[in-house]
Amino acid sequence: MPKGEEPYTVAWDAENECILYIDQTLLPGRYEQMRCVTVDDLARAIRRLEIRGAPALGIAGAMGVALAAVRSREADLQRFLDEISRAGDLLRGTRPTAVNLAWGIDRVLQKMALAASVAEAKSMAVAEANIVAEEDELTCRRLGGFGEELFPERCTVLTHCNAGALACRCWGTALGTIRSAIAAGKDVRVIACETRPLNQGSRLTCWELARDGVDVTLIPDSSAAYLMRKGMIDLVVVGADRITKDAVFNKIGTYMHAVAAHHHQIPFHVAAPVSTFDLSHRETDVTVEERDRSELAYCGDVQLAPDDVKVLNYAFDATPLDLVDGIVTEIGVLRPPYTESFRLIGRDQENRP
Ligand SMILES: CSC[C@@H](O)[C@@H](O)C(=O)COP(=O)(O)O
Repeated sequence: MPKGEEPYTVAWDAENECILYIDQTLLPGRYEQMRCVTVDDLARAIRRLEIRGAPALGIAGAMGVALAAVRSREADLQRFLDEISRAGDLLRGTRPTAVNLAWGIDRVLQKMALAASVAEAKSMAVAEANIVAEEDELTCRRLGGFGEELFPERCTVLTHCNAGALACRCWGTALGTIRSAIAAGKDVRVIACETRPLNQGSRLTCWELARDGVDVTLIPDSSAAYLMRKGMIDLVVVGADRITKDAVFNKIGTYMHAVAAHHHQIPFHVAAPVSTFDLSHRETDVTVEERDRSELAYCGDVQLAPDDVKVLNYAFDATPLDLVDGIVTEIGVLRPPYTESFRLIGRDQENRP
C-alpha cells in the first residue's frame, strides 16, 4: 500500500520464507495481514478471493512458485523442477480467467529452468518473484501517469469492481489512473459500482478511495445506465483480467457498462498492464470462471433464493474491442483499431524467454 509504512497487498517475507498478504475477504471491517506457508494455503487463499485482482494474482503466482521452491526437500535438480512445475499447475488451476496468474507462475518457472543447482534455482525463484512484485508498482505508476490525461479538469468517473491498490502490489490500474489524475490537481469524483455478488466495489474500492480522501459514491450496478442518461458520468475506467485479440475480460457487469457508455457516447477506457494481454487467443478460447451458487443464493447466513433454483454465476464477462475507446498501459494509451499496437505487443510477448 502506498501510505506510510503500510504493507503491500502481497509480499514475500524473507525472514520466514513465506507470503504475507492482506485478506480482502475481511474488508472493509478488518484490515489484516495473513501468511501462506504452503502452496496449498496459497491456493485456498486465491480460490476464496482473499487475494484477488489480476496483477495481485500475478505476484501471488510468482511468489507461490518461490514458496514451493524454498519449501522443497528434493535434492535432484530435475526432480526438483518437476515438483515445482506441479505446484505451478496447482496454482494455475485456481482461477482460470485472469491471465496474470499463469504469467507470474511461468515467469518464475522459466527463470528457474536456467539454474545449475537446486540451491541456485531456489534463490533465483525468490529473486524473480520479488522482481515481479517491484515491477508491478512501477508499471502501475507509469500506467497511472499515462491515464491521467484522459480525465478532464473536473469530472465524475464510473468504475466497476476493484482495480486498485488491493488488486495490485499498490497504487492500482484503473484506480491508479484516478489517483494520478487527482495527484495532478484534477477534481475527480468517483462513482463505484457495488459489483455483485461479491461486492469488490463497495467493500474494496470504496474502502480504498474513502481512506485516501477521494470523493466516492457507491451505487448499485443496475443504476449505472440511468446515471449516464442523467449526465452524471463523464467517463468510465475499469481494469482487466485478460485482453485477447478481440475482447477485454473483466468482472461480470463490465460489458453492460460498456454498452451503456457507448449508447450515451461516454468514453469507456480500460487500464491494464501489458502482462494482462493474451494476444495469441480470442474471446472464445478463454475459460470464464463460474463460481459457486452460494455466492448468489446466500448473503452470509441469509438465504436469498430457493434451494432448488438453478444459478449461473459467471465471475467475468467479455467486452468487444469496438466498445473500448482506449486501453491505458505502462507503455502509453492504446487507441482503436488497436491493430498496430497489438501487433507490437504480441511480437514482444512471442520473443520473451
Ligand atoms: C487491476 S485488477 C483488474 C481486474 O482483475 C478486476 O477488475 C477484476 O475483475 C477482479 O476480479 P476478482 O474476481 O475480484 O479477482
